[in-house]
Amino acid sequence: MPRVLISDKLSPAGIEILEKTPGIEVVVNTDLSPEQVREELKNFDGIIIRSGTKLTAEVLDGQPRLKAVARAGVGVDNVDLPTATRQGIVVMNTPAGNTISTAEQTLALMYAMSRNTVPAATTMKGGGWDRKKFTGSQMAGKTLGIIGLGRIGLAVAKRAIAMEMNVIGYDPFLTAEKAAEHGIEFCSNVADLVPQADYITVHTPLTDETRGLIDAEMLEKAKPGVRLVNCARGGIIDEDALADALESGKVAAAALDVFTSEPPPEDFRLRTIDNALLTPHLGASTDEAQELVALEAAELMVGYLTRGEIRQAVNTAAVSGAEMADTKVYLELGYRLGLLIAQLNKGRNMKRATLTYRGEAASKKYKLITSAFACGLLKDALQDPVNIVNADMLARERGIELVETSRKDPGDFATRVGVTVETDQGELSADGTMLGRQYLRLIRLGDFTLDSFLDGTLLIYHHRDVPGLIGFVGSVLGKHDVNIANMSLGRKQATPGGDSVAILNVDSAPPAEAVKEIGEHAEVTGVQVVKLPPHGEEIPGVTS
Ligand SMILES: NC(=O)c1ccc[n+]([C@@H]2O[C@H](COP(=O)([O-])OP(=O)(O)OC[C@H]3O[C@@H](n4cnc5c(N)ncnc54)[C@H](O)[C@@H]3O)[C@@H](O)[C@H]2O)c1
Ligand SMILES: O=C(O)CC[C@@H](O)C(=O)O
Repeated sequence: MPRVLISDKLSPAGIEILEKTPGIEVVVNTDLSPEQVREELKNFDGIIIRSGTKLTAEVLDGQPRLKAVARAGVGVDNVDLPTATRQGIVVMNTPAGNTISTAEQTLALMYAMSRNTVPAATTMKGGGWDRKKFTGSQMAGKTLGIIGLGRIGLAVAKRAIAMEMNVIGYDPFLTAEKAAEHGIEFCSNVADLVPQADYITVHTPLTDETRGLIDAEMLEKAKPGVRLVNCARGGIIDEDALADALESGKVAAAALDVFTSEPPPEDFRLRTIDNALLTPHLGASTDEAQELVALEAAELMVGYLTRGEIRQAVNTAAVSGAEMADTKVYLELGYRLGLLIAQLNKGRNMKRATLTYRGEAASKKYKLITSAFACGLLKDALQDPVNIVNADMLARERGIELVETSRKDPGDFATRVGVTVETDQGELSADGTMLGRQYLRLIRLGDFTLDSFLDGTLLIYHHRDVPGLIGFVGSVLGKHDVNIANMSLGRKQATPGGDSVAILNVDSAPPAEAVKEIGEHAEVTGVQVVKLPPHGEEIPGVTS
């Protein structure tokens, strides 16, 4: 029975969904050290986390049972994605559930900074009454600069516009036209935005590009008295540079909800600076947001473990349950073509695999079919388990480029998946199709068109197309008690005598002597046995 561990505080609504799903066992333990999480995970198929649990490379490495991580929230920077992907673990997140709460936290912090709410309230609690000291600044009419115009950035913009602020923004992945549709004046880069803004808020992920995006040099360019907010990820605003600028008075106030190290050390410099308003990563901490992300994370986990559905995945293509049912036969086709090519390749150095999707195949989620192909290609080559989640990455790491092309017009077959693998010693290629929704057929091998089953054991021999050879092969196999289930011949030319290939689907693997005897026939130029799984066998990483 699939087991799911919940290792961070999750709203009860999410836990209930898992508990009510028949066939899933759920364990809640929010008190585990990283070492304990690592140990525990050996006995779990899925884990649901928030930002507290750190699924580092050490924790995720060597977890043969773990199949899925669901992050109740947006950021997956607490999950080592390359390791999860290498291990074939699907990582899913729930990006939308906490957008509004985080936007509201951003605005709450902007208001609090502008009106000195926290020091004024603290003074009152201490018995004081100081109206002059806490004179604030009105936000209407001021310019807000938003860096990162994704879900939260745009939600902040919408609210700031309603508050009568002028909103300017920068995001390299948004056009000026789109920004204008949201009432945002687009800036062409951060350096262009910073000097114009009275308030600056960052809403990007933390990446190599965004780390230190607002640093000492950028703060130099800012208006004196600027106010800054970071409710995204610690480190996007350089903490030391910010502390200097707060102390010098260049920055009037700053509000941080997130920190480079969480929690920051006790002697963290910004803790001691009056006009730094710090909150302990509370952007998503509202009942509403927590319920939404918990429900969504639980549903993602149930969908994956019970229906093989992949939604909101950050390290593989997304597929709904219905799509998965519809695509599964294609995944099998891709997987089997991969297994076939891997066995035909015989150790040549592969450089690039080009997958061609034609007809109905072109309308499918073919990125996943490509992954299934890569899974078949590498499955027996690597020590580590290969599945459709990690296969692309493993192929790329080995220098095998995966290229996809698609053509909607069907050609001779209603649907067709073709592959050409370039190696250091020439090309290998094959095409497959299906009869009905389940019978997979090989319809091309190299230059030869034919029609062969794509399951079980295949005896493939290249030969000159002369009379008597089929009888010879049949008698050799008969002598060794090997039954022929199907036979297909392919030849390049219309007339006999030239290069041909024969594929025999046999009911048992021919012994080595039989293969040798066939290979030694004067008209046979090459013979090989290829083993494919029986019809309907599961593909690694695809839950039924
Ligand atoms: N404080 C919290 O509790 C809390 C809650 C939710 C999300 N977050 C964080 O907020 C951030 C934004 O979340 P979101 O849901 O809006 O994500 P999103 O993916 O919808 O938006 C991120 C935006 O940043 C843009 N971007 C990427 N690189 C950029 C760059 N170099 N310069 C400018 N823009 C860039 C992207 O194009 C995208 O539009 C994330 O870091 C997320 O982890 C924090
Ligand atoms: O789990 C949390 O409360 C933090 C969530 C937030 O940082 C996110 O990235 O979604």
